Amino acid sequence: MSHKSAKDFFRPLAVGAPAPLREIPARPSRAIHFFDPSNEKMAAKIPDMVGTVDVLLGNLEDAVKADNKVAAREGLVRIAQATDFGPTQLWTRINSLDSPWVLDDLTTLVPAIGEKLDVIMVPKVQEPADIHYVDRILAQLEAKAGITKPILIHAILETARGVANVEEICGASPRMQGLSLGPADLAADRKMKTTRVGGGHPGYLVREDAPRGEDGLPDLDAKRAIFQQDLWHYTIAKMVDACATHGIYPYYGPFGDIKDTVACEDQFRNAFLLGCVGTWSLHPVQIKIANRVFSPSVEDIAHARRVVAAMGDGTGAVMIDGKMEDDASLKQCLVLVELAEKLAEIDPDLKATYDAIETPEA
Ligand SMILES: CCC(=O)SCCNC(=O)CCNC(=O)[C@H](O)C(C)(C)COP(=O)(O)OP(=O)(O)OC[C@H]1O[C@@H](n2cnc3c(N)ncnc32)[C@H](O)[C@@H]1OP(=O)(O)O
Ligand SMILES: O=CC(=O)O
Ligand SMILES: [Mg+2]
Repeated sequence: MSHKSAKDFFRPLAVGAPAPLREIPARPSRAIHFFDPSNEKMAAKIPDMVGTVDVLLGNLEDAVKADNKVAAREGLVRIAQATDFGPTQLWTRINSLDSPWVLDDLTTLVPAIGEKLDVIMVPKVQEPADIHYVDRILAQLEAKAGITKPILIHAILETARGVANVEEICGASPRMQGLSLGPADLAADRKMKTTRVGGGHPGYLVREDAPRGEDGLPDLDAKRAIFQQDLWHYTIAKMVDACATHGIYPYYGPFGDIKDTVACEDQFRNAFLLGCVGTWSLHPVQIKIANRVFSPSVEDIAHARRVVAAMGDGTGAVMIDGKMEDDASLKQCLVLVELAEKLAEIDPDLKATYDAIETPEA
């Protein structure tokens, strides 16, 4: 198998295409808000959502009816051309690479709105070759249209083969911005016996041990606590490691039980704690949840700043509130402090909240 040399990796794949980025910018993307550009009611709301959400994503794939694929593509072009997105990123999710629509998605969107599109989300990515295909065609289209900044690629991890190849997918192109978990398609592809869009399942549980009777046998009538488990723990952890290895960003995906805002928040928080930087929002109600969960809490920032102040040059060990802190816990605190600083740059309410936290002298 032949490999590109390291220096070729950062050369454009078409003459005249913009030079690939060497670092993927850490732009806030707590919520990637999905809308169907062929749905007039939804589309009408998009201009007013600018500035209230980190990413607006015009979805062309699943959830858009086959008869509306062209209307969705054209609707996205119209919205993008008419809207000033300010600090909000514009992404799209194109149709899958084996669909009859994807080629027209790419050849329409890049010339028409390529300068405004930050990221293209590619569904059902199976292997690095899928990324290579999109990488090359984007370079050709960017060169032809005179696009000045490279459009980035985000892959959805939603097939068993994609999960098996996740590290190679992350490293397949300097355009790779990140990965999202696609729990609905992944469950189907793996033949999991669920019927949901993300979240847990009451049947996937651990049960407390049964008390034993004098005969030493388990008392099957005793009331025992059960703990529902996270179906997605393994895949999210694997995705986070692959993304961190390649300097790109991991995201949770869809949570379909729109009305269960509590369980949605739990699922998002699990992903945040494991290392994800954001999630999808399918309905306006999920934007607030995502913004809250994927922004470090006041308590975390207050604690993190105390550790930073107490650790001086960053080496050695100190005690704070009965706990040992050292170089490694300082690094964790810095992850939170740096994230808070990035978010404060684009979110004035959050900036005011973080500014109000009493910070000890360093
Ligand atoms: C499963 C794997 C995947 O691929 S997930 C990603 C693909 N799915 C999607 O993108 C779904 C996007 N969301 C939706 O289609 C809708 O939110 C669904 C879930 C169908 C609910 O819609 P609906 O029953 O109209 O909700 P609602 O009555 O509470 O809506 C209130 C008003 O808000 C609007 N709204 C709804 N969703 C969005 C949205 N995503 N972006 C912008 N606006 C949205 C509705 O149109 C409705 O507007 P109005 O008050 O009637 O003017
Ligand atoms: O596209 C997302 C999924 O869960 O499938
Ligand atoms: Mg899917």
